[in-house]
Amino acid sequence: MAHRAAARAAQRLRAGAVGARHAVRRHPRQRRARGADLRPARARQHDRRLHHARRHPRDHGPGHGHRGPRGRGQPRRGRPDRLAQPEGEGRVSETAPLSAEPLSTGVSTVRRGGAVRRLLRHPLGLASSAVLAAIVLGVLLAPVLSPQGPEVSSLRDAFAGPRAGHPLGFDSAGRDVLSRLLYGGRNTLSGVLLALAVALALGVPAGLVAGYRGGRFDAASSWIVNLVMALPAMVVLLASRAIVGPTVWVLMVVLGVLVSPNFFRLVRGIVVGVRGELYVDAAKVSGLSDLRIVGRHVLIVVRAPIIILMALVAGIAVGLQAGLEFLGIGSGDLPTWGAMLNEAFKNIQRAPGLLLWPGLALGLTNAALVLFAAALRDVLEDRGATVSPRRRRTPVEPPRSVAGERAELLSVRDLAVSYGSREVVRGVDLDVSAGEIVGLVGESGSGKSQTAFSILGILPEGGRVSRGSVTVRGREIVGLAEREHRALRGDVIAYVPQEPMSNLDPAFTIGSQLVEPIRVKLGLSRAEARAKALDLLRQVEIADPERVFGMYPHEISGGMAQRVLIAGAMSCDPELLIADEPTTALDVMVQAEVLGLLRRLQRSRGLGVLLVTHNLGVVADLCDRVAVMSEGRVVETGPVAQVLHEPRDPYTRRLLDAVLDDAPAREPWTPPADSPGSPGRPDPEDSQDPKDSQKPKDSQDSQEVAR
Ligand SMILES: Nc1ncnc2c1ncn2[C@@H]1O[C@H](COP(=O)(O)OP(=O)(O)OP(=O)(O)O)[C@@H](O)[C@H]1O
Repeated sequence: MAHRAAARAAQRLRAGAVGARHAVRRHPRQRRARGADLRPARARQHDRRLHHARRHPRDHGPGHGHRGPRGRGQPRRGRPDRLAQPEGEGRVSETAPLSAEPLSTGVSTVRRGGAVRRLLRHPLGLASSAVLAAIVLGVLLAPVLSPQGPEVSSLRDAFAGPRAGHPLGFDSAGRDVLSRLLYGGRNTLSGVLLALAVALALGVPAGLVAGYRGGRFDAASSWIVNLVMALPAMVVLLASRAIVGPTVWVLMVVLGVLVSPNFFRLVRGIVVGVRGELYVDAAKVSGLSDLRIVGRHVLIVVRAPIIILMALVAGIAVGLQAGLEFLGIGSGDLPTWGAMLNEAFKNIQRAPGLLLWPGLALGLTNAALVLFAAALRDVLEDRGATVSPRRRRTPVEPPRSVAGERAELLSVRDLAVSYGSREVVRGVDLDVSAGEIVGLVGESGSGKSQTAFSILGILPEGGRVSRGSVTVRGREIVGLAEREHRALRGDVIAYVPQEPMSNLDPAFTIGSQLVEPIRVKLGLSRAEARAKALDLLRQVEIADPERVFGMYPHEISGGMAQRVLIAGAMSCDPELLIADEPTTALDVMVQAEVLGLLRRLQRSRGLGVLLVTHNLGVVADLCDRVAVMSEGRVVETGPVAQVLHEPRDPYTRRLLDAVLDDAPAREPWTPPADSPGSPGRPDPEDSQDPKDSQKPKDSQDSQEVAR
């Protein structure tokens, strides 16, 4: 369950080591936007199911709920929830097709509450909202603010300058410029609203139905949309003016039709992504009508990107409308900003100042709309407007007790991790010495990953160490600045995550992903870093390092990806390795190989290892000591043999009862005599497919795990 956070954690770890380029490139949100969710299908489904169970506990039977604290319906903040609330982080965004702007990512991490507040805290959001509010207020109050009606003219005042009661002067027909500006804004903005209403009315429902239902409607509507998009907008507008006559309202309706495909495609793309989600299936199975499912589960996902697109389309509509009026294609008789520009342009020689006011109004409105859309996207994606970690930091309570002698390498005392007022880790004590492997076991949600993340200094957003002490090589690291934490990570503490594939950037070769952190952290030249990376690949027992070095993550297997990550973790010769369920995503044979590799590396390098796992078999196989966690506490700790054979805590006994039975152990696995990997018969794919090149290794480990 923690694999997404773990993936993020690993990203951050590498980002720390790798430097800005990868820190930016490897942001998970961006990777997802590139369609890089390479986790096993089961992991993704599990993730979705949990996510939905948490958000909509009532849509699931009791059996669907997630056991443990998170299963009781609490949202898990700080982790990127993918869908649903606008807080959902949309893998759906991968499919949302919007040509011009990456709006689809707006689905990402929108929070349900506080979006307006956060928008107002965003500098651009505040400035653009203020400008837009002033413009809207001005045009709404036009009858009050205008000195006279927009059409009242007095030829005596033609081209007259500003005077009392008429601060902007008069135009060529002796009409008050301020009045025309305010009333013109009314017409301009009403036209924009009309265009938006038409675009929304056509694009959104059609996109929803096409995306959700698919089939013929989808095919037909997509065909029509493609056709509309292929039409040259200006020609259509001119033709419609010729047919229907010079009225700005008709032009705005036509404009609405022309931009509706943008809404259609955006909504359809997102809905296509959402309709395959397990929670939609669950809602269908539970008997909800399509209308209700769309209203409850689908609309909520599309509303944020729609709002952003609306702001952008409004800006485009303002510009287009003004352009049409400026070219004389509009109504002519109606005061609009475009019509004012047209008229001012005709008299540019005599009174160039007349261009200023409508130009300013158009420029300001357009700029405010674009900036508003950008700020909105930032806010909905949680970028830019967040409070800096420095400001968020709160004092950490010292440990309540510091019992026993503390290990030199890693010592944790009375560690508490809180999200708001909720403690998810409560008073954990833990020690890892050099050359020792300590297992941290417990059921899902018991706090293992949060403990590991606190040691690494990479707690998810909203989480903080609220109490206790963590020392690494005798140095207190709770409360360290991020810069100091970063210096420790990689150099002293290394991390191996749960999901190897999600932690490799699909856009870069294995080699470049290894070389860059080595260069940044160790200051080696490119050639030296390459040599070191190849050596590391050899150390993690990759058969053909040169070949793997040039491969992309999708070309290697999960087991090999994990070896690559282990190689990366070893690159700066750390003293402490934190492995967070390093084999969970792998099949049983590869698990054994990876565990064997970890054991060999640990022995040869004298590493201290904190192995986070829920697998007692792995603990028995690998660890020297074990700490058992339940509900955020360590309930029992001691040498593996003692804890597994004579558990003292009832929870440990229950955990053991759940996995042990009296059935005899299976025979060790041996490959059939004629199988490809068996002695005497070379694997035909061995020479081509690196995914198989590790298989003959660690057969002893494979047998142990299989047993
Ligand atoms: N981002 C978060 N925001 C709020 N609470 C969180 C967050 N991440 C984790 N938690 C809470 O912390 C508790 C411990 O989570 P943690 O990921 O450490 O569990 P775990 O033992 O590692 O489980 P698993 O093996 O399933 O990953 C969970 O019950 C969860 O409610």
